[in-house]
Amino acid sequence: MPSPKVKNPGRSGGSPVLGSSNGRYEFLSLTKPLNRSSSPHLQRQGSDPTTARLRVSESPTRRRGSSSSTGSASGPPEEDTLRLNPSFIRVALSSLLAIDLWTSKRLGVCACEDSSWGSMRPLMKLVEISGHGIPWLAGTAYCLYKSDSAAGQEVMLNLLMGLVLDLVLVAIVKAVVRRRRPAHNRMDMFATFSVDCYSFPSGHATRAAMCGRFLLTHLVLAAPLRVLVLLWSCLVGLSRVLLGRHNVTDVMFGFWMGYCQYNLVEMLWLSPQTLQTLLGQLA
Ligand SMILES: CC(C)=CCC/C(C)=C/COP(=O)(O)OP(=O)(O)O
Repeated sequence: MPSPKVKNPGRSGGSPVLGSSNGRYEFLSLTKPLNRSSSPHLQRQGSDPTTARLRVSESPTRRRGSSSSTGSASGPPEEDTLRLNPSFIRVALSSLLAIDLWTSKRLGVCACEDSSWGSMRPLMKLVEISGHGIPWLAGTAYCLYKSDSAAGQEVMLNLLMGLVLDLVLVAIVKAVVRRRRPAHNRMDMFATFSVDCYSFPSGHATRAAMCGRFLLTHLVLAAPLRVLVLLWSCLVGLSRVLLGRHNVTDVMFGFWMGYCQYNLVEMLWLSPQTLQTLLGQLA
């Protein structure tokens, strides 16, 4: 890990040297390999070291061309300041990822039978099945087939469309991000396909959020049932982490994505007339 080096006040850049009275510092880049010919040096600016701005001095070739930029109060050129941000963002993201992995590992208490909450695993696997795509697709198609009212058919048809949309969008994001499932997960899931080996986002979480919103909006439910729907959605998401299927961030993003997916279902809402027109055109 490169360490900060004290820089001689009179120097306008160049390789860092030891010893200084007013505390100007030169930092080697935290994210780039040490390459003296091209790597920019970070040079601490400002009269008061505690409030100094980080300034990127330039490589030797650029310093000759613009000596005023090495010590000017106007601050570093735009592209130099942008180079500082990625290292800070990278450190922040790495820290968040480490917290995510650590928390998820600690919460994976039902990951296998001999985990601390191993006895709860069968119940969590039932919750997992209740949030799986196949039971929801089959159940919705059955209700659509058995429905004898236009309103019921309209609601079930749009729920079916939403479930298909959810699978496609989650499959795309999983295939793009390709984040592996947690190491402590046992791949004994109910009916998995292709991109399902990936962890981000949690399809159960997207489905729980989208279907939860859908049921609360389009079904007339008594207050206790509405609370039950909300609890089910939260429990499905929680079960993903308890079973070790996902990290916390997979589920949190899944809830957000499922919440937004419902807005898309509302935007693409298929009325019976639209469907009859579409079927008429196909016939
Ligand atoms: C080609 C297609 C459409 C494949 C379907 C696989 C898929 C996207 C499953 C959704 O995840 P999930 O429902 O298994 O949930 P989780 O990610 O929480 O395991």
